[in-house]
Parts: sequence; structure tokens; C-alpha cells
Amino acid sequence: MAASPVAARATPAWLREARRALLESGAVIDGPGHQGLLRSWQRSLGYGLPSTGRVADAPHASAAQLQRAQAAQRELMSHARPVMEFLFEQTRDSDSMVILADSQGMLLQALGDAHFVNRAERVALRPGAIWHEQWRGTNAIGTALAEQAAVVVHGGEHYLARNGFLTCTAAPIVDSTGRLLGVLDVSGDHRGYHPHTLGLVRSAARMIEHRLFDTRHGGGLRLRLHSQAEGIGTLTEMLLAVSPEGWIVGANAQALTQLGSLGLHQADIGQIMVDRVLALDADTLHGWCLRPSSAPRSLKLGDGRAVWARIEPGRQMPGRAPLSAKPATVVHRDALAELDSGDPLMQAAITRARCVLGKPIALLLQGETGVGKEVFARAVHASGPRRDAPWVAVNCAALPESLIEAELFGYRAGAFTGAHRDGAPGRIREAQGGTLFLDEIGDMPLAVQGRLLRVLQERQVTPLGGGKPVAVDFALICASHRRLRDEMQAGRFREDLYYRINGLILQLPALRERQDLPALTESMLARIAPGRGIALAPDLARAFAGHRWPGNLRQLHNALQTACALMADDETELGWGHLPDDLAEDLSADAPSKAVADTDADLRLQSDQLITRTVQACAGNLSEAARRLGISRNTLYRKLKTAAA
Ligand SMILES: Nc1ncnc2c1ncn2[C@@H]1O[C@H](COP(=O)(O)OP(=O)(O)OP(=O)(O)O)[C@@H](O)[C@H]1O
Repeated sequence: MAASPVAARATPAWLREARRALLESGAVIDGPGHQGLLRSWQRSLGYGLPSTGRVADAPHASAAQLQRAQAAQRELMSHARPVMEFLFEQTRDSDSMVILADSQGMLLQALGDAHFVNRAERVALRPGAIWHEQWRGTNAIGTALAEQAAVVVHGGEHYLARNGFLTCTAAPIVDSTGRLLGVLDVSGDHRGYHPHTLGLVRSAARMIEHRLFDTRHGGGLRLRLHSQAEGIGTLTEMLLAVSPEGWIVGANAQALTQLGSLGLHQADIGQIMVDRVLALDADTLHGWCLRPSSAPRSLKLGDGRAVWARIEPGRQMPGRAPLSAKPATVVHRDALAELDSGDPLMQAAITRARCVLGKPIALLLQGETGVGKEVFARAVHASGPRRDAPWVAVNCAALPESLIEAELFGYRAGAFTGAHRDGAPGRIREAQGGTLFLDEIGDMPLAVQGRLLRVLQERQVTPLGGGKPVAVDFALICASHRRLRDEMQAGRFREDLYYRINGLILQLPALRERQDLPALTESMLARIAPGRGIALAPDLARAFAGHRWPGNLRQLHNALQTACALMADDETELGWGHLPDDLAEDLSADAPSKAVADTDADLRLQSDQLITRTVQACAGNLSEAARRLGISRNTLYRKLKTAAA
């Protein structure tokens, strides 16, 4: 699927077999060229979607929500429109439609053959519908967003059987800082599948990106680069936007791909000078801007590669010498910044983590279960210089003691009974160049702790069963919900290892200690139900604020996910009736004992009133009322009895 050769479409027999194995036992059948599809199916399975039958919860934006989403993407829509019309001309009379979706998978606009549009409406392929994988499983729009790559999803590759009549091809659209803006898609009847559509859609998405680039950076200096002079001005050119001080403030996908080896990555846009990637001093650049020429000039990249360049000076000249000050605009919010929703303890942890990014200092994350230690560790990896290298996570508590050594250090062929014939490199070597995350390190057996210590000291690993030691280089992040200092004092954790892994200890706060619950809840809801504008009912928000949340962010996230699934498509206020039973009970039980800000809000009374109203609205049909309230019939009987008492 993603980026795979189009010729490698899955055969119906393989699709049937792979789907059966995944749905029945969660097994993944190897399918060369189909890894992207399998990843997407696994995600769809993880979202709990039934692959057949009706999908009740797929959201659809109201007219007002659609208008808001369209207004937010006005620039994208206006540049996409002519390109979509061009694409529609190419695919006219082929029973298909051209669609633009935003970065949450909400369909913003569509052009199509009337006949096909009618059929497509039946699977909600119309503006306002949300085709995020979370709601519709594997589909070109949702999967292109998830994989951030152009994809074809054809017939039975769709996760939901009801979409099997479609063939869909989608390509992501990103802005000049690499931010995902949306997706361009061509969907049609599966019998009309044509392998050229992928190239067509990719080129069309690139056309939109170039139009957006020129609009956004038209006032400043732009460099158009290509290995051939004739390639300048085509869709395969590299585009760079440069600030007056010499900072690269925009780059297209082509530039990021080709100049990545010189240090230009998406996260560096706004923070890297142009002379890092081009062998070009500020004086020469300044001179060229004073004497602009439409003829391409020959130029060398930082690594000596020759390219042709056209320089478009714009209205602001670049300065003669680059300033050493901060970039004019810091345009990127990295993964660590995404975790900041205003809590001072989290902000302190993020700031301290930033200080050690890229340095050979091991991080130890501590905190109760579910506070987000793994999420934090991933963000550290994604925000640091090793972000393009492997991320390898090992849960030390989940591995049986007998296997943990082999898993970590690898083994030679025939090292022990049951070992794989060819041996295995081990997770530590898999992390080469990247980050190794050892979760629940407090649960690591003492013998294994000794071996790990040697690896960390010597920076080389010897596989079980002998063989030559292999040098390894990785950043280390460990996590534990236990206090490792206590474990060490109790003799369960080696002192020397403790001091080796805690270059910096960060204690992540429990949810009840955080001051950002409303903002955190809001951002979780926006991610769980994109585009639906769901908010907590005020009385529920107060109850949330007074709760202890023993399961921390994991518990909050799971509760919100279930609640959103229980909401009707047109509901936007998440209330008591949408909560999972056990949480509603815990929250009601909290209320009397807590001095919650608005003590006049008798939560139990409100819950009882909601139940009474719902039962009345269902004309006494308790099964229907229980369904609407999202609780079991038994719980409803019990609640009615207590309310009457
Ligand atoms: N910043 C966040 N925003 C949204 N959800 C989050 C965040 N951090 C954690 N979560 C949610 O909480 C879940 C648990 O997070 P994570 O696995 O990182 O916790 P943990 O502290 O490592 O837990 P454990 O100690 O049990 O391994 C995640 O799967 C996610 O659903």
C-alpha cells in the first residue's frame, strides 16, 4: 500500500487469508509489499471497529462544524479547487470523485460523477463526514493521514467490508514547515481501478503544495533547486524559503528528502541557516538578489553535489551577513511541546528533558502507572537528534525471566533450546543509532541487571552463546512506577546500575496533582473525536476535577474514548449518561465527601434526574433507556431503586 509499487496489489486470496488470521487470532501474515496495509488493519482492529456490519459511531460534522472546518482551511481549499477540477477532468466519466479532506480526515469538498456520488453518499463519502481511521478503519484518506504517505486502498483492502466496492487513492498535503494540512483523494468504483491514479494524485497534491508555498513565501527570498537546469519550475524541484537573516523558514517535501543528509529536517525549519545546506556565502547570495536572473545558476550543495538554482529575491533582501540571533519565526511545535497543556510540573519536566536532548545522559522517568511515562519517552526521542533513527521499547515486566536476556542481548544460532535457527541480534542492537526505552526496569531480574550494566559501561553487546562483541550506540531512557531508590535500598536493584541509568530523574505528576485537567481533557477529546467539538458538561467537569484518578491519564483517556463512542452523532456535550458505569459510580461517590467548588451541585441528584428524564423519554422502556444512558439494565434497575428509596 503506502509507497509500494502499484503492481504489488494484494491478491484476493492473500487478502482473505490475511484478514481471517488477523481478525480471528490477531496474527499478522507476512506479505511483502503489504506492510503498510497490515499496519493499518492492526490500527483499525485496535480501534475496536467491527470489520463487518454497521459502524454506529462514525461521526458526521453538523453544518456549522463543517463551515468552521472549511473556514479554518480557506487557503488550502482555494488553492486545491483548481487542481481538483483539473483532476476531475482527467477522471471524468470513470465513476469516481475527487475529495479534499482536512488533517483530521473531515471531508471539506468533493467533485464527482453524479452517478457515483449517489452511491458514495451511502457510505458517507460527502463533506462533513470524517474518514479518520479511528472511525472507518483502513481507507485511503485516513490511512494516508496515519502513514503520512500516498496510498492506494483498493476493494477488499478496506477494513470495513461495506467500503469494499471502492478503490481510493490519496496523497497527503503538507505546508512549507512539513505540517500536515490535509489529504487529496480520488475515490471510485473498484472496477475502475487504474494504476496511474497514484502518480496523478501525488502530482496534484504536490501542485497544491507548491501553490501554497509560493503564496506563503512570495514576499521573501525563494530558491528553486534541481539537479538539471530544465527541472527547475517542475514538480520535482526543491523549494527553500530563506528569511532576511539567512534562516531556512520553509522547505518542500522534495527539499526535505534530498537535503536531509545535510541536516535539513522538518523539525529544523526555522532553526537552520541556509549556508548549512548550500555552499553559498551571504555576500554571493546578496549579490545574486541584487541582479536577479531568470536563467538558472550553477551551485554546490554543502556536500559538494552540483545543482542548478533559480533565485527569486522577493520584496525583502537577505542581509549581507547572517545574524546570529534567534530565527525570525519559530514555526515548529515538537513532540515535547505537544505534551504541554499548562501544568507547571509537566512544564518543568519538559524543560529539564530538553536540556539533555542529544547529550549522552540517561533519563529515568518515574511516576505512577498511567501518568504517560512511555508517551513522554517517545516525545523525548521524537524531539531529539536521533528522531529519524530507531525507537525500541522493551517492557521488562512483560518478558519471562528466561527470555529477557535473549530478547535484549540477542543470541547466536543454536544458543539454547527453542532458539531461532539463525539467531537474533537482540533489541539493544536494533536500537543502534536511536533510543532504547526500558519500561518497568525495576522488574528486571538481578542477573540481567548485571549484564545490562556491562553493556552500558562498555558500549558493546555480546550475544548469548558467544561470538564477538558488537559496538552499540543508543540513547537510554528507563521508566518505572516503583521508586528505584527504595528498590535499591531493599536489595532488589543494583546500586551501580541505578547510578548509571539516572543521569537525570524526572518525576511525572499524577493526574490529581496536575493543574491542567480541563485543557488536557479538551485536547484528548479533540484527538479522540476530531472535528466533533465535544466538551464536558459543566457539572461533570467539576466532578472530574474532584476525582482522584487512580489510573491517571490512561484511565481518563479510556473513559473519554468510551464516552465518545456512546454519544449520538449530533451530541456535543459529554454528560453523566455517557460515562462508563464504574466511573459514573466512582464520581458520584466522590461528590458528597469532597469540597468541590460548587457544592450546591448535588451530583447524585443530577444523575438521578437524568435517569428519570431518560426513562420518561423512552416511555418506560428500560432497555432503551439503559442503551441511551450507556449503562447496563441491571445498573439501571439498581439506580432506579436507590433513587426511589
Ligand atoms: N500526554 C498525553 N495525552 C494524551 N493521552 C495520554 C498522554 N499521556 C498518556 N496518555 C494516555 O495514557 C496511556 C498510558 O500512557 P503510558 O503508557 O505512557 O503511561 P505509563 O506511565 O508508561 O504507564 P505504565 O506505568 O502503566 O507503563 C496512553 O496510552 C494514552 O492513552
